[in-house]
Amino acid sequence: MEVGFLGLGIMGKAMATNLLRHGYRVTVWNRTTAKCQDLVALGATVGETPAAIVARCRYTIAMLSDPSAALSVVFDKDGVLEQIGDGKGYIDMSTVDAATSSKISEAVKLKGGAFVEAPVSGSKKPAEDGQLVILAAGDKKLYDEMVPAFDVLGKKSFFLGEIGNGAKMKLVVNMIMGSMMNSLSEGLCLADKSGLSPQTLLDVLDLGAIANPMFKLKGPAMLQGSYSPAFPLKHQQKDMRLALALGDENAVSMPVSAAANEAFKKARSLGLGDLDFSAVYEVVKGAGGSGQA
Ligand SMILES: NC(=O)C1=CN([C@@H]2O[C@H](COP(=O)(O)OP(=O)(O)OC[C@H]3O[C@@H](n4cnc5c(N)ncnc54)[C@H](OP(=O)(O)O)[C@@H]3O)[C@@H](O)[C@H]2O)C=CC1
Ligand SMILES: O=CCCC(=O)O
Repeated sequence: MEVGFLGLGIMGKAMATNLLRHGYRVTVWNRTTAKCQDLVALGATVGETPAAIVARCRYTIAMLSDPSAALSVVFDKDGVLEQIGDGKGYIDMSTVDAATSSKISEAVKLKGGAFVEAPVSGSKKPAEDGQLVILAAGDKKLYDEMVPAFDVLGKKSFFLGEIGNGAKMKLVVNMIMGSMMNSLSEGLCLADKSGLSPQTLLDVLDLGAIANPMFKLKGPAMLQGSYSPAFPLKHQQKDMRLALALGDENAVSMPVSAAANEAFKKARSLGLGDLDFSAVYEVVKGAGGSGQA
């Protein structure tokens, strides 16, 4: 099977690599062309533009940073829309809001193409290991055709019905994750400032009812001040912002998430946006007084 792949950031590179390793023929495009080279070394072909990729491939997957990137790659000159049509499928796996996804879906359908949104849960390592959780919605026929590829990329895929449901599910999940990361950061600070060992706190957490892979993976690195980006903080803040907008639309009060969003915004303002989202710990530590009484 031949697929096109747009966007070779942290996630896109790992996902396209996985498809290549499982025998897919993959044609890649990335805004910064140099990032295609590692994929070429693994057997990928490079397309000049998103339109050229869609012209060549029956199925094109996108994994882009945010709503503005997702829209640009579809609607701008040399974009997806120029070549999408009958018999072609476009699958956007980026984390965006439902309105962005609907806009893309309507435009693709107007040209005769099929569209599935399929954001993912799971970060760099699960993407490398084909262990993502895929939250798909939209054209069911295209979804069914993509299941073999989703089975390579993920450990489980959900079909959630109409366009927007995948985007919304992803935002709810990441809203919870962002709040948990802030809570963990506060807990580590509180343990430290009150004379406890933060490492012992992590050990205690890992044995109890709120043990989870995120605390286990990120906690020790946070204590070392190590924030090599798996999930960039700027994207987590984007997801909090979009989840809060979803809360606004549905009149759901979310004070915990709103506070977490403020911490991520503060981290961005301090230049931490390209670090892992766990770097919000630095903001929480700062707010805690950095060693002052
Ligand atoms: N990292 C993670 O753990 C996870 C991320 N996600 C989501 O997946 C998506 C990708 O994340 P990730 O790979 O980490 O992000 P990266 O920041 O590593 O990569 C972003 C990609 O988007 C491209 N891009 C950005 N702006 C534009 C634009 N205007 N036009 C064209 N291309 C553009 C970048 O191109 P260029 O190289 O030129 O900058 C790059 O290929 C995001 O929506 C994120 O929220 C979902 C699950 C987990
Ligand atoms: O959107 C990013 C999610 C990261 C994760 O699920 O670990």
